[in-house]
Amino acid sequence: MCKDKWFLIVNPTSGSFSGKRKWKQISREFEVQDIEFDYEFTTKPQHEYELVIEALENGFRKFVSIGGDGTLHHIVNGLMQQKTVPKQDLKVAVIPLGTGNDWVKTYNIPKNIKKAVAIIKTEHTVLQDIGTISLLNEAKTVFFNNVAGLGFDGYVVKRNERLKFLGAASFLISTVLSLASYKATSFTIETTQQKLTTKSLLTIIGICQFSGGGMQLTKDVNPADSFFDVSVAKHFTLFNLIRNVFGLFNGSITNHPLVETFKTNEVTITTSEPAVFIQADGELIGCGGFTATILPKSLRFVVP
Ligand SMILES: Nc1ncnc2c1ncn2[C@@H]1O[C@H](COP(=O)(O)OP(=O)(O)OP(=O)(O)O)[C@@H](O)[C@H]1O
Repeated sequence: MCKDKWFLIVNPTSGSFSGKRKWKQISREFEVQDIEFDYEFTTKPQHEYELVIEALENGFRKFVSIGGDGTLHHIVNGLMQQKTVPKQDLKVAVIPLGTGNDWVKTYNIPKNIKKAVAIIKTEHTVLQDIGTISLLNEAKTVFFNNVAGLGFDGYVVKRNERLKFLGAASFLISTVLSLASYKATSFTIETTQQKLTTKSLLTIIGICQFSGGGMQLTKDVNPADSFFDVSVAKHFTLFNLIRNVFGLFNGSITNHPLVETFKTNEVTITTSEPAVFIQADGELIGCGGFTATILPKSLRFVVP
């Protein structure tokens, strides 16, 4: 019965091709730990989505994302967009092989393959909130499971596409390089509670705790509290940011006077310029404004 078997989606290109290099070791570990599985390699960007839909049609309900945050993002989108299988029947596990691997940091899922597979064997799960983003200037809705952002954040993701071969440090390098050329624009950020118009370097909408290769840009994170953790970084200069670089990684940046934080279950952001990049889970999803809505406790993830 496919229902009890895990379906492994392997992105061979993730983590500078560690997906390809480590596949033998991973499949052997599943066999050693006596876990039944089937698998498929992705052959193109966003192929994860199609593989999920196909596997669901074939009866699979338990998925393992073998790759980075982008691989998981597209698997989550496949599972959330489809309407035939109830979400409560689904389970998602991760073997982190990406560059940033930010989602797994919230749950302490290890990179060690033996340990990561042992966690899958336990099938211990938590229900996590999922976010949706509906773009304002095109008919597109995207789901996300970790952190989304608008402005400088999206610009860094765009720039980082060419620097990922540098590994985890690439995000920090892209951040510093991007600061020299990025111009902050004006955002209007509207919730049911407030409306704020400000020049913003970036605005982050988080469900989990880490983004940008280990940065902690949101406050009081709880992935299942039915709220986004929003951080609006106002007009930071290059000097400001360099002075606070440790705060990006230990989370203290959220206490900086130029950062406004709040929780909300829905937010609409419009931008003064149309060409402001939006990223979700480290994937570029479009430009301009959007409405983000939280879907409380929507997907079950396997965690330690
Ligand atoms: N066979 C493939 N060829 C090219 N791109 C692929 C392939 N399979 C998947 N992708 C795309 O690669 C992108 C990056 O994948 P992923 O984010 O998992 O790896 P990463 O960038 O190394 O890790 P992280 O996001 O954690 O830094 C995703 O958009 C995914 O859809």
